[in-house]
Parts: sequence; C-alpha cells; structure tokens
Amino acid sequence: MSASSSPDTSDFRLYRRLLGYVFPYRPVFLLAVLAMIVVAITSPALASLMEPMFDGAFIQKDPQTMAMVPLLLVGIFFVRAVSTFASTAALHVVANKVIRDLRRVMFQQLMRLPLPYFDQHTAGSLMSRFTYDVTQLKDASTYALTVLLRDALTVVGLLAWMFYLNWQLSLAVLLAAPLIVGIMALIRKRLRRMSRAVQDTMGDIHHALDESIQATREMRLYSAYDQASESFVGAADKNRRYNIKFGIAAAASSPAVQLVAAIALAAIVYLGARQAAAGNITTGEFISFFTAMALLLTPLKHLATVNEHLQRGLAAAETVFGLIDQAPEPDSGDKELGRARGAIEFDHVSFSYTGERGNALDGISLTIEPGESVALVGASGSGKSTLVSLLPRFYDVNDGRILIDGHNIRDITLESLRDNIAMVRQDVVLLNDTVRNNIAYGALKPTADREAVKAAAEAAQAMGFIDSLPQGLDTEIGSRGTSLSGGQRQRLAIARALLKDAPILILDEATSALDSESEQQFQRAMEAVMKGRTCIIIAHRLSTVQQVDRLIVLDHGRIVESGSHAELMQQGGAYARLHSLQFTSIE
Ligand SMILES: Nc1ncnc2c1ncn2[C@@H]1O[C@H](COP(=O)(O)OP(=O)(O)OP(=O)(O)O)[C@@H](O)[C@H]1O
Repeated sequence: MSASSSPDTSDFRLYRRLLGYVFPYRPVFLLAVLAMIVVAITSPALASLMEPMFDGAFIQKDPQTMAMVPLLLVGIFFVRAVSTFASTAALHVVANKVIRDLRRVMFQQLMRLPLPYFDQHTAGSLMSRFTYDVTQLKDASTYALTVLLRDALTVVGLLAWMFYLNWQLSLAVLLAAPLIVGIMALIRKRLRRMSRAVQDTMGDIHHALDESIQATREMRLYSAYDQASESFVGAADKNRRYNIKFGIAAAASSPAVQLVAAIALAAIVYLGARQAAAGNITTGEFISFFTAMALLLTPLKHLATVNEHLQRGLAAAETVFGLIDQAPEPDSGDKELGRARGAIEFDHVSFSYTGERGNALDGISLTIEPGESVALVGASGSGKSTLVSLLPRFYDVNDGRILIDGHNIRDITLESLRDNIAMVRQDVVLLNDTVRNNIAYGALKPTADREAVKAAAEAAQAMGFIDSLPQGLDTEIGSRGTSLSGGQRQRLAIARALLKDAPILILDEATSALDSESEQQFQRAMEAVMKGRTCIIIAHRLSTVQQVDRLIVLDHGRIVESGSHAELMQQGGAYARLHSLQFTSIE
C-alpha cells in the first residue's frame, strides 16, 4: 500500500486501495468469494429442480424421480446453508481484520499529524473517523461486495436458466421487467418524497415547541400566546395534511404494485399457456420458469439499491484515506543533538497561525544562556504560549530561525530535539493509569525504577499527597481514577518533567490562584526543577516570577521590554503597568 500525499478521489483508486488492505487475507477472502459463487448457483439449481419435480414425480409419477427430488431439494438447501454461512463468516473475518488494520494505520498517522491539523479538526470529528466512518466503510463495502457478486451472479444464473428453458418467454419477461420496475420506482419515489415532507413538518412542530418552551418567560411578559399557538397549530396542521397524504399514498401503493405485477404475471401465464399448447414447454418447465422468475425478485431489489451503499462506503473510504494521506509532521532534520547545553536563540522569529490574522509573533529576537531562567509576561493573547510552542516545533516559524546550542532546530531530528525539552503545561493531562506510570510516562516508563520516580515526586513536593492516596504511587488516577486538585496535578507534571531530566524546561504556570500552602509547595517544586536548566516560564501571576534571572515582556507578538523585576519596575513601562494592574486587582 502506498500512502500517496494527495488524497485519492477517483472511485477506482479507492477500490484498489481497499483491496490492498484485503490482500493480506486473500485465502479467507477467496473462500468468501467461492462460497458466494456457490450460493449464487443454488438459485438456478433450485429452479431447475422444479422441472423433474413436476414432470417426473407428479405427472409421470416416476418412482425414482419421486425419491430423488426430495433428496436433491434437501441437498440444494444444505449446500446453500453451508456456503451462505461460509461466505458471511469469512467476509466478516476479513472485514474486521481490515478494519483493525485501517484503525492501526489511522492511529499511527494521528500521532504523527502536525499540530495545526488539530487546530482545524475537532476531537469529535477525528474520533468519528475511527468509529463511525470505519464502520460505515466496513458495512457498506461488505454489503456492496455481497450484492455485486452473489446477487449479480444469481441473476445471471437464473436468466441463463430461463433462456435455456424458453427464450421467447424469457424475452417477454426481459421486455416487461423495466416497465414494472419503473412503475414501482415511481411509486417508491413519491412515497419517499412525502415521508420527507412529513419529517420536515415534524421539524417545524419541534421548532415551534422548542421556541415556546425556551421563550416561555418572554411569551408571558409580552402576552404572545396567540402568536405562539398560531405557529404551533399551523405546524401541527401542516403535519396532519402531509401525514394523511402519505398514509393514503402508502395505502394505495401496495395494491397498485400488486396490480401491476398481476397484469405482468397474467401476460406471462397467457404466453406460457400458448407455448404449452404449441408443445414448446412442459408443465414442469413452466413452473421451473416461474420459480426462476420469482427468485429473481430479491437479488434484483438488492442490485437496484446497491449504488446507495457503494456511495456511502466510498464516501467513508475517502474520509478514512483523507486522514491516512495527511502529510505527517515535517521531520526533515538529520542532526542528533545528544544532550544539549541549553543555549536558546530566537533570531527574528515571526509566526502566524493562519497566515491571515496578522502575526501572532512578530520579529522576536531573544537569546537565553544555558542555565538561565526567563519569564515571559504580557497580556492574554500577547503570544507567550505561541513562543514556547515553537521550541519543540509544535509549529514551525514562518520567518527567522530558532537555534539550540547554535543548531537550527529544523536541522535536528524531532525526537532528539524533543528529548531535550520538558514542558509543564497549565492544563496537565493525566492518563488513566497509576501515579507512578503518570510520572514515568512514554519512553521513560520502561527505564524508570521506583526509586527514581519517588525521588522525582519528592523533589516536586508531590510525595506528601501521594502517600495519602489509598495505594500511594500505585493509585489509579486520571478520568477513571482518583481525581486530583489543580495544584496536585501540576506537581505531578513537575515530577514528570524532573524525571525526564531535560536541559530545557518550559513551564506554563497555572492561572488559577493556588491557596498559600499549595503556592509555597509549588514554588519549592519549581526551584527544584529549575536548578541547572534553561527555563522559560510563562508567568500569569507576577508574584511567582521574581526569582527568575530576566523578565521578557510581550505585547501583540513583540518583545517590548526585558530586564529584572527591579529594573522593569523602575522603568515604569509596560511591566510596571501590568504589575500595578494585577496587584491592585488582587487587593
Ligand atoms: N491554535 C491557534 N490557532 C489560531 N490562533 C491561535 C492559536 N493559539 C493562539 N492563537 C492566537 O495567537 C495569538 C497569541 O496567542 P497565545 O496563546 O500565544 O497568547 P498568550 O500570551 O499565551 O495568551 P494567554 O495568556 O491567554 O495564554 C492570539 O491572538 C491567539 O488568539
């Protein structure tokens, strides 16, 4: 399977790709196909049995035929049962294996997708590709394949048998069939249109009700009773009209279809009787012919609607392959960084998320020495989070470059770049796992021993609350386990970062005010984690940043000031204004 970078749109290529996923399971798939062929053969076989049954057993009363026919009847149904089972089961097995493989490829792709992709697609829409679309793809294509193979072959077999029996009668059926099918389709279409109209009027009733319930206060205050009931009663009445129309049409449709079918049958019977009188067809042959005709109905009905399923399956396949074909994160660098010293340089960096909304970052130049700690401050939306998300290349700069230890981060492999960065984010994501596995996350997991995890938790001031949990480090947490407070979650994230022991640390400080005890613990944890590392702290609360070496003040994506707390206060600029704003609003 080649995953080309442009999405395949043509139906044929989609089929080919799907078949590519089936290819590894070709023995079972071939078994399904063979079994379907056998099922298809049993229909004309059944029709053909009618001939000896009537001519031999009933009319000529031949004892051998009388014994053989029932046996053959059971035999045909036995073969049909076994092959139906084999084809359904084998197809089921293949379809589910293909689904598993598709989901695996999709998931691998999901993990490598660039972050902007997640900005453009909601979690719900991505999840529905894994669930709804994949299932649709399976159901629709399994059904379409069965119909196209089994039912189409059944139709061919039955028609061949009919022509073999009597070509004149068969020709008459073939000529009459489109007429009957056309009339039936017209009736069905009208019914569908009416049922849609009924649904629409139901929507109007819903809407009128919803409005009246939502706006019940306004309705009473403005005495809008008449207006509300007018719109509701209007909708209810329209619904009645369409419902009656639909009901009448439905009541008429079935007798109408039966009448049309009866006329067609009468014509065939008439023609059959004439053929019999001319000695062209025996009773048994005519019944066999009639049986074949009756057996044609179901597969024909399936074939008539197969396109709907095919289109549904193709649409789902397009969505699924659309995800698989997305270009992954660009990982073009080939330099292995090893353990960095932690020198960071932003060199005239500009960045915009969409390319249209103006720059989120505009000409940022900033050098951070190894082991230095800087705090980014600025109003909400000034670009603090954006600046730090460029460092692990969650997003790529539009202009300028970012260097770590003098290497452009674009030249470094993503893995070795990210190995050097630890990040504590504001909204800490916990997994449904134990405390221990939450601290030793990902690549750390197999190597981290219990003592190392404990030491990290202790340094992060987290061991205190961990010990009070029912099973300590082995307590299950996350959405299905014990829930932790915001401060506790942050300290776990700090422990996770400490265990990673990366030379560069990014800390997005919590916005919500912690109580003073948590705040003190958090400060101590921060001191532990900052020691000996290059740190960038996004500071929302200015009270926490006085311990850093340098403050960088951002405003509308630009650096407007930098210096120590004291220097910036003295300058009386943007930082001093922010500071006075925060402290007056707290007091
Ligand atoms: N994923 C995104 N897609 C598009 N625009 C974004 C995205 N994230 C942020 N922005 C925009 O980029 C600008 C900078 O946002 P950023 O989150 O970096 O600011 P911030 O200083 O970290 O704000 P806060 O303190 O509220 O977290 C804002 O105008 C924001 O609307």
